[in-house]
Amino acid sequence: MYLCSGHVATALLDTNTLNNKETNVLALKDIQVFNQQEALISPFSATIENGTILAVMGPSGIGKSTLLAYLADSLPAGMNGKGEIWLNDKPLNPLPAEKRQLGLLQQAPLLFPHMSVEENIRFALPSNSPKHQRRELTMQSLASVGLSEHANKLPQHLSGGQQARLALARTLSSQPNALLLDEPFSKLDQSLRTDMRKLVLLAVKEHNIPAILVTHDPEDATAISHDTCYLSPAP
Ligand SMILES: Nc1ncnc2c1ncn2[C@@H]1O[C@H](COP(=O)(O)OP(=O)(O)OP(=O)(O)O)[C@@H](O)[C@H]1O
Repeated sequence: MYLCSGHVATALLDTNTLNNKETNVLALKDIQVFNQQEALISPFSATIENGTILAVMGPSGIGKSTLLAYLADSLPAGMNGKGEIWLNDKPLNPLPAEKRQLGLLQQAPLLFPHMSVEENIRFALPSNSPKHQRRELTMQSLASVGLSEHANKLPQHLSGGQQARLALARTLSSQPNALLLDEPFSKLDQSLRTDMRKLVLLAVKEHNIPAILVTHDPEDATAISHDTCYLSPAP
């Protein structure tokens, strides 16, 4: 079994840790993912504390996106996963995607093209957020990513960098328990990439949630992650 190195993994994964009600972590134990035929990665375990980012790296096709989909309970048909997923003191495995509430942000921002920037955010707010606060929450969210002036535009009228920021804001608006970031910077040029890294790190700290960042770029890992897991292929 592979254990991530570094301080994020120090409080690791014995039964006491997993059952400790004071522990604020996303804990992964013996996680493995499979395609239709075979295991893709060797089992690995990691803990990610609130407000910190674990970078996950590995060769193309090893199963990084599949890993995030397994955690979010959104695996494509025929793909599979196993291993324990704990959030604080709660096992997530029995819960469906909507109850896990893990914010999955993918490489190509998934935005509703027919909705304005503001509506894209508003739509993502939790259904129980009070009606009278919805506009304020939406505008706060847009301000946090510098998009206040673009509230009425359609996403297609935003630049690539602005679309990436909107997608981040939308994911955060759903008040996720953790962030799962699948190469969110890969389509951005160097200066936009630097800005987005800062925004992601700030968001993770402000929302005080754990995050997993799948990336090919070692600079992403060194710039904002607190630990790095290198996935290895299943033997
Ligand atoms: N929807 C799908 N249907 C069938 N097989 C899939 C599907 N998605 C991924 N796979 C297979 O699962 C394996 C892992 O794919 P995955 O996208 O998770 O790798 P990755 O490490 O994220 O790759 P990359 O770094 O290139 O994005 C690959 O062999 C791929 O062919």
